[in-house]
Amino acid sequence: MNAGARAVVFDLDGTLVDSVADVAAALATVLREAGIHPLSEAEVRGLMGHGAPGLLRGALRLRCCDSTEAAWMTRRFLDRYAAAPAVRSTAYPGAVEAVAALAAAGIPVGICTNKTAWTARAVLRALGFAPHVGAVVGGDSGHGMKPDPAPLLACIADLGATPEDTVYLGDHHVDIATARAAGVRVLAVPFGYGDVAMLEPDGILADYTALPGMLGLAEAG
Ligand SMILES: O=C(O)COP(=O)(O)O
Ligand SMILES: [Mg+2]
Repeated sequence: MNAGARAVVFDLDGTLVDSVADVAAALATVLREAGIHPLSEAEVRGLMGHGAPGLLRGALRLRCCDSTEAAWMTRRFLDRYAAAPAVRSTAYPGAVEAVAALAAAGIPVGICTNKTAWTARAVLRALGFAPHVGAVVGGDSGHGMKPDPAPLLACIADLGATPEDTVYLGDHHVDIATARAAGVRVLAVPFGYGDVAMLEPDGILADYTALPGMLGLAEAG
């Protein structure tokens, strides 16, 4: 896909960062406090992508608990996760280098995530992305959550770009739906938490060394 992108927006969890270990740890604390058996990391992986409310609703459903407790447990999860957002989280191979190369080439880089913006920024700082990122829109930034296209469109606007000249990268069907609704070209990564075989992106990015070529930047030199 030779997109000739003028701006690139990334999803965070499952796309730039493997964060399931820290998410699962914060969730386990909250579930134990409520006397509920924690989830395995594999179970948590299946619940990633929908933000903290979706995570807690899914966890309670898996444990056959009613979701009336989900609201306070979600707030408790957000507090616990914000306290330790990047203990075992790691950047995917080549991700930091790819983001830094885009920024060095003058391509504005944004983050559009269903994580809260504060915690997303903490993860970006901890893993070395922050100096290269021009805009961060989280699920609590006032534009709603993906798959609503509004947070992605807001991130693109914050970068001074347009949907037509932007490429979005994600790992989940939520990301594909968001990009389609926003009229933005989308690449899927196969190493995150979604099932890429079920998605219909404009392209699949096997690893981050292929990103300049897929964005039509390699020729730019
Ligand atoms: O908060 C989540 O569930 C995952 O967030 P994401 O949008 O960065 O994948
Ligand atoms: Mg994701």
